[in-house]
Amino acid sequence: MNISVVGTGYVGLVTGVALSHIGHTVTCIDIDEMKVEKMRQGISPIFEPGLEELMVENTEAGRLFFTTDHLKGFSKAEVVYIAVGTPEKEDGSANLMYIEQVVKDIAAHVDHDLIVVVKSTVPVGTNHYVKELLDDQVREGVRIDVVSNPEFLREGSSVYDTFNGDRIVIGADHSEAADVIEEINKPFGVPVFKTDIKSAEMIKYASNAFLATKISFINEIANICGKLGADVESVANGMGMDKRIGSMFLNAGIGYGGSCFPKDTKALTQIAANIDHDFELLKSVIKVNNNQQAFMMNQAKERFGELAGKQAAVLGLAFKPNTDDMREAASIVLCEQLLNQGVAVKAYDPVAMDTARKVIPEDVQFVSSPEEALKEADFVFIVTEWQEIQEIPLASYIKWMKTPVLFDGRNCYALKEVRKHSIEYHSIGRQPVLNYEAVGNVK
Ligand SMILES: NC(=O)C1=CN([C@@H]2O[C@H](COP(=O)(O)OP(=O)(O)OC[C@H]3O[C@@H](n4cnc5c(N)ncnc54)[C@H](O)[C@@H]3O)[C@@H](O)[C@H]2O)C=CC1
Ligand SMILES: O=C(O)[C@H]1O[C@H](OP(=O)(O)OP(=O)(O)OC[C@H]2O[C@@H](n3ccc(=O)[nH]c3=O)[C@H](O)[C@@H]2O)[C@H](O)[C@@H](O)[C@@H]1O
Repeated sequence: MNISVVGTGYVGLVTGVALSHIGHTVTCIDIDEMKVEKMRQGISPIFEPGLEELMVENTEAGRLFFTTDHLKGFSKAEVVYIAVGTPEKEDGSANLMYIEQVVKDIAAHVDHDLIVVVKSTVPVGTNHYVKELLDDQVREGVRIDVVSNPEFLREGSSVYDTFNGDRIVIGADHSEAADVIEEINKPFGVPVFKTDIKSAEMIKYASNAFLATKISFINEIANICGKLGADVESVANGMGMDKRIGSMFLNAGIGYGGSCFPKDTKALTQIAANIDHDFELLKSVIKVNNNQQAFMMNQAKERFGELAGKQAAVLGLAFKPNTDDMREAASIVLCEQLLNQGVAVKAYDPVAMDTARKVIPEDVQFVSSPEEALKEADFVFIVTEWQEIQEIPLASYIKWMKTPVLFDGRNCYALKEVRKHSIEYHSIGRQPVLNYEAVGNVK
């Protein structure tokens, strides 16, 4: 089929590339000229494992095109996917201005019937609003169906997730339109769940909110474990063996970040508030997450008392491993807090340095290896569990740091291993390893 995808961010580009890979002819449209130019040159504008190779393969095969020209992009399209951002407004609700602009673009340039698929995460009712806007604005005689097809991929594994998803949700008012979208997706071999439009829209928010709830729940359990002498990893393993609970998303840490959980949980409380429903549970999930981001900072203050004049290393800046995305990354808040306390900060990330520079205060010194970050540091915050960071030998902290005091916000090291080393180690929901004497002997 001839498909256009509007917006080439994490969702749009991966969707466009994947749809071309299963045989469709896909034109990706973006207003960002630099992005489009890069993609034409075979360079992915985002870091996603496996994406660039697949993009190049399908461009060379003549199935994948990039343009900034909506008219050209829509000219042959039978289906148009909308994958532009829906960022949060100041009150937490979803900002639909990019969606509204795409609707205008479609109405202005399309002179044939088509199906519009909304992939962006949008509040319940938005697909019907999009349909109304289109019906008002399109040329006479043109029929446009709107289908909700929310996206569930994770950054860092988006290509894998697209080909190995748990389900494809299709929400439609007319079964014919739903059938077309099902047919398009058939080669993925992923189970399809068809429903009405509003339920499809809600499935997306409810899924993200539920996953965020799981994370805040285990973080609360972790904080209690830490005080009672229990070990949250054992607790999570024991809980996860119950199939009704499941073992995934029970990793305690310094909370969830990223472009979606923070914004979608706030948007859902706002969606509920609009119909006078106080979503107390979700509000608590958000509050717990905000508190959790400050966890390592509180640990450090408790440990050192005064932090002014100290030197800190921050390892990992992206909101999670395998991405260069810095949206709502815990590292931003942590670096600000450290600087405010008068701490000198050296930071390292294997991939996200360029994106980090745009959002992390400039007083932070960016360095090009873990060793440089750790050299002469009084303490380290481990913020993102990149493989490279997890593989730093514990002995290296002793070798490089002034005092090997570790605050591990992602529980990267097994306590059994840590205990073999002369370091001081604080993690989340597990007992600290306090080799004070040994620490005193270092250097
Ligand atoms: N990032 C993720 O992992 C996931 C995101 N989502 C949802 O998907 C949507 C998109 O998210 P991301 O891909 O992260 O966004 P993004 O911000 O990375 O990309 C959006 C792209 O749309 C382009 N754009 C904006 N207006 C345009 C227009 N009128 N015409 C053409 N292009 C236009 C922008 O230049 C940008 O490249 C959001 O609603 C998000 O909540 C859903 C699942 C996963
Ligand atoms: O709507 C979206 O944008 C996407 O949001 C999440 O995907 P993503 O944000 O890319 O990454 P996750 O792997 O879910 O991690 C989100 C945050 O939660 C944290 N997390 C995750 C899992 C866990 O057990 N503990 C934990 O603290 C991560 O460190 C990260 O900061 C969802 O997992 C996707 O299904 C969804 O499509």
